[in-house]
This record gives sequence, structure tokens and C-alpha cells, in this order.
Amino acid sequence: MKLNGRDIRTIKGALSLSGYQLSGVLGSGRFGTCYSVSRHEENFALKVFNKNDVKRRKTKIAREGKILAAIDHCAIPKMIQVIDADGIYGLIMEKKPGNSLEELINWDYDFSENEILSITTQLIDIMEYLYSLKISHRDVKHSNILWDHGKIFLIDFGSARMLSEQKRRFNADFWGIGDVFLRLALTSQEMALDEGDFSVDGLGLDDMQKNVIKRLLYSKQPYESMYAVKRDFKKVFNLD
Ligand SMILES: Nc1ncnc2c1ncn2[C@@H]1O[C@H](COP(=O)(O)OP(=O)(O)OP(=O)(O)O)[C@@H](O)[C@H]1O
Repeated sequence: MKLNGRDIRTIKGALSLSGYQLSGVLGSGRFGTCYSVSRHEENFALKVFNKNDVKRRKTKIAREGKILAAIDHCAIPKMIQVIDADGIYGLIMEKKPGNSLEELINWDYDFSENEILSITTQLIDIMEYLYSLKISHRDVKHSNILWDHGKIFLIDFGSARMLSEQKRRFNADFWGIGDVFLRLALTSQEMALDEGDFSVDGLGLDDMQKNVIKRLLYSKQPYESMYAVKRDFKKVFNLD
């Protein structure tokens, strides 16, 4: 749902009360729109939710801010402040640098094997941290990972839940890690064997490496813990 001039004025008004200024649009998705805002020459990201969702599902929307506030990790945006005025509901959070992996893939960036292994290892480490807090992200995908000078940042906690709230037959986080790896590897000249084969078997991996990726993607015996994901990934790719 688009915002009209009055909504923008309301957002600007609510922001100015806390000393922030609107400076640009970062992107939009199912939830609403992300803006760039600044205060004292520091930039932040502001996520403004669709007005209809705010009316109907405010408790669910508020969950994202609560979960972000419980997280303290350098690869995840810190929660700064909730904006809640005149039907506008938004979250001000730390603005992380970089472009999303989706953008890089669309720009035909040729990821090296080392870069893909580094990205996946960092992602597994971030997920291990989240699991230590019993938080499941549930929307791990290339568009929710920013990449800057070799470091990744995981954004968009709109689908995140506490692990205890979930029925655990399918783990979206394991699948997401496998999906990010596969998408990057299939676009990599170093890793993709055959341009027409969009499966794990189209990658230049040995059988043990393929088995770990297939287990992440639920086409082989699925994983039961993040610990086992990390252990096996490091072992088969010699990352210790
Ligand atoms: N904390 C942040 N720091 C820097 N950029 C951000 C931050 N949060 C969001 N963005 C930018 O805003 C864009 C849109 O935000 P978000 O990821 O929440 O939605 P989306 O993934 O595009 O939507 P959907 O959830 O529908 O897939 C992102 O692609 C990213 O470029």
C-alpha cells in the first residue's frame, strides 16, 4: 500500500519529535517501506509498516521490534526506537552497509568459492548466535543478506519467532542457509559445472559436500540442530 503526501508529512513530523530527518528510500517489500533517516549526522534505517497491517495486526508487527531489541550482534541491525504516531508505526534501527546478495547476483557479480564459503560460514555463525537466544529468523534468503567488504549482515526480522513457538518438522533456517549457498554457487564460474543444471548436482563439489547441502535443502535426511550444520559444513569444506 502506497503512502500519500499526508502520510509522509506524518512520518516526518513523528521523526522530527525525536530529532530524525527523512533522507531517502531504501526499498519496499510485503511489510511496507524502508527509509534512510539521519540524526546528528548518523544514518539509520526506518521500517514503516503498511497502515492496514498496523490497524489489524499491531501485536504481530510489534514482535519484530521486540525480537530485534533482544539481539546484540554486530552482523544484525540494533533496534534504536519505535515510532508510533497517528497510525504510522515504524522501527528505527541501525543502518547496515552493503548491497544485498540478490542485487549482486542480478548485477552478475561472479562470486569466488572462497567468498561463498565465507558468506555461508558467517551466516551459520549468526544463526548459531540466534539459536543460542532461541530465535528463528525464518526468512533467510539472498535479499535479506547485505554484503560489504567481505562481511555479511542479516536483516528483516519480520518473520522471526521464538523457537519454542514453532512446530519443528520443517526448519526454514536450515533450508534458507542451503538456498543462499546454492544460489551463489550456481552463479559462480568457479563452482558451477554446467550452466543448465540448477541443482546441487550441477556444482563442482564432492559427494560429502553435496550431501551437506542436500541435507540443508531437505532433499536428504534433514538436520536436527544448528550445531550439526556448523560441524558438518566446516568439516566437509575443510574450514577448521
Ligand atoms: N537495517 C538496514 N540497514 C540497511 N538497509 C536496510 C536495513 N533494513 C532494510 N534495508 C534495506 O531496505 C530494503 C527493504 O527492506 P526489507 O529487507 O525489510 O524488505 P524486503 O526483504 O525487500 O521485503 P520482503 O520482506 O517483502 O522480501 C532491503 O532490501 C535493504 O536494502
